[in-house]
Amino acid sequence: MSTEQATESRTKGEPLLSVENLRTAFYTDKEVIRAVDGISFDIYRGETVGIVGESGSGKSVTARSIMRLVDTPGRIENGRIMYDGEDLLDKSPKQMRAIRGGSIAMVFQDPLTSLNPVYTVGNQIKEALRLHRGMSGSEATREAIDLLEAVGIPDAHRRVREYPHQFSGGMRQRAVIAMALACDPELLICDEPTTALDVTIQAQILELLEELQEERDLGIMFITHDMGVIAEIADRVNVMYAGEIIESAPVVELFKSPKHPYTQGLLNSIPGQGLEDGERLATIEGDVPTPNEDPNYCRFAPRCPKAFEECDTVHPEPVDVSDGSGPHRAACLLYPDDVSTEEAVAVHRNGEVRGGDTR
Ligand SMILES: Nc1ncnc2c1ncn2[C@@H]1O[C@H](COP(=O)(O)OP(=O)(O)OP(=O)(O)O)[C@@H](O)[C@H]1O
Ligand code: NI
Repeated sequence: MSTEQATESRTKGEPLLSVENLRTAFYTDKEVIRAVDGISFDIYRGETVGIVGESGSGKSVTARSIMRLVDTPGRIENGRIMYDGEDLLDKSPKQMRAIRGGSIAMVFQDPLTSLNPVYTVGNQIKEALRLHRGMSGSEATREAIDLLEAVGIPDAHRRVREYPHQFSGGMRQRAVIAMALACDPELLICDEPTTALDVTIQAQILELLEELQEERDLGIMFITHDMGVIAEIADRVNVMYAGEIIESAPVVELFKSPKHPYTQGLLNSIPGQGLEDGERLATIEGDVPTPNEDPNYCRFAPRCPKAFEECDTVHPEPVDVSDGSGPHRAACLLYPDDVSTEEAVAVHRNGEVRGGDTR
């Protein structure tokens, strides 16, 4: 998508959203699941920040934490979620309701969770317009039609009166995006919005999101398990594993020079280039562990082809691994790699993390 230069000029000034050391845990009868375990990242206006990782890595809990939609037995335990200069964790439930679907909108994998089957698509968009922008009557109807057109739904005059079941999967997701836009959001949180769609429709929706972003200077947080989708849509990427961000970098840098063995494994399992039909992809053996204890070790070590003894006893902290083209950090005992492994391990053990840029 955008050039690195554009990304750089965008990331000047204040971030729109700044997540700082966020921790969310689920207190089950059996264990405490540290689903989000001390993560930090920023989103600037006009940029798309990808969150990528396998199933169970904590992507959705991150999104739900930002929206303050964590259900019991989950609790946000620590951190700050700075939005427009204020901590969302200090907001009252009423204030949060106004923000949700207002200046922060969400799009989920299944459009039917956002659409009510008993109302027409138009009425649902009009309800959002009434609640968040005080519009009603023919003004709202006109705006609803405009929004359906803006998201590329043909014959919007007619379709505004139809019900969700009369829409195809791709058109439904477009309608959900129209509903999200009805509130004129600054930040769009997308949790696997294209996972259920076939590849052609998926590409169209990604393209639509990019167009809308450009027109409206939207900040987008885009969650996916698919590195191919990340390559298409993200400006910067945070790779999550078992509740932690283990690598973050501008997208070009991440693909060109992945540092964490987990990221390298994810990139090796992208379908496409060089593979014959039916040839098996290199996937990482095993599953993401449930993060149910304090990480005084590397949670990826059991699956890591490069793991060594200390990985079981030292927790890797994010360190600067950039080669000069934008902030790039990885949480792995192999880094920094310009010193001996022993010295690198000492950096993590002592928590003396290098690199001034904490982004
Ligand atoms: N309501 C809950 N109660 C207990 N544990 C939960 C709950 N919701 C999520 N978790 C746990 O939190 C961890 C992170 O889950 P999350 O849904 O964020 O993963 P994800 O990265 O979004 O995965 P996927 O790609 O499958 O959507 C998992 O270990 C999950 O089991
Ligand atoms: Ni999820």
